[in-house]
Amino acid sequence: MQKVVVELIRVSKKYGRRQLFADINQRIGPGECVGVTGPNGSGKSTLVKIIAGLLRPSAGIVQVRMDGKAVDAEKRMACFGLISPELLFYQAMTGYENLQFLVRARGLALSDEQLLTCLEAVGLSGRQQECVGTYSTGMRQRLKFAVLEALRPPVWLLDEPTSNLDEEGKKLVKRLVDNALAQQAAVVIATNDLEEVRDAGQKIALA
Ligand SMILES: Nc1ncnc2c1ncn2[C@@H]1O[C@H](COP(=O)(O)OP(=O)(O)OP(=O)(O)O)[C@@H](O)[C@H]1O
Repeated sequence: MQKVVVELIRVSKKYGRRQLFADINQRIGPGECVGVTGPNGSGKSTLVKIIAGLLRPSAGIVQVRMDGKAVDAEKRMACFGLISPELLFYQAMTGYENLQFLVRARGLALSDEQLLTCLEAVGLSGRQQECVGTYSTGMRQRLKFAVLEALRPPVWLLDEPTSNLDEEGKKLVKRLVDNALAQQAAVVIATNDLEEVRDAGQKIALA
C-alpha cells in the first residue's frame, strides 16, 4: 500500500458568522488513527468533508503527500476511502453490482472472486444478488465497508462508521480498521461514540 500523510494546517471553518472550528493542526500518518469527537453539530462531518476535499476550509490548508510527494487536489480522491451517512447506493442495482460499479469507477479491475470475498468479509455473502433497495440500513453500512475492502485506500475517512450496525457489525468495523492500520493506512474516525475512538492515538475534540 502506498504511504500517505495528511496534514491539516490551521484548518478553520465558518458558516456565515458561525465559527465551527479554528486553527486545527493535525498530522495523520501511515498506521495512525485520529479520532474526531464532539457533540451533534460541532463540525465532525464538516471536518471529514474538508479532509476529503469535498468542502473548502474558510482558512488553512489540507496537504496530502504520497510517498513523500505532494498530491494535487484533483488526484486526492484516489487516496481516500470515505464512509459517510450521506453516501448512497443505486437502489435498483444489487449489492454486487454497486460494489463492482464503484470499484470500476476508481479504475480498478477486481475479479468476481475478489469482489465476492469483499462481500463475504462484511457478512453480505448470500445477499449479494439482492437489490440494495431491499437492504436494511445495517446491510447498506456493511456494503460501504465492502467498498473500502475492495479499494484498500491508503487513507480511510470514517464518518459515523458504526451507525446502524449491530454488536457483531461493530466488532467487524474494529477488525477492518485494525487491519487497515496494520497495513499502514491512515485512519480518521468521526463519531459521537467515545468508545469507538478509545484506541485512537490522537484526538481532535470539537466543541
Ligand atoms: N451548508 C451549510 N450551511 C450552513 N450551515 C451548515 C452547512 N452544513 C452544515 N452546517 C452546520 O454546521 C454545523 C456542523 O455540522 P456537522 O454535520 O459537521 O456536525 P457534526 O458534528 O457532524 O454533527 P452530528 O454529530 O449531528 O453528525 C451544524 O450546525 C450544521 O447545521
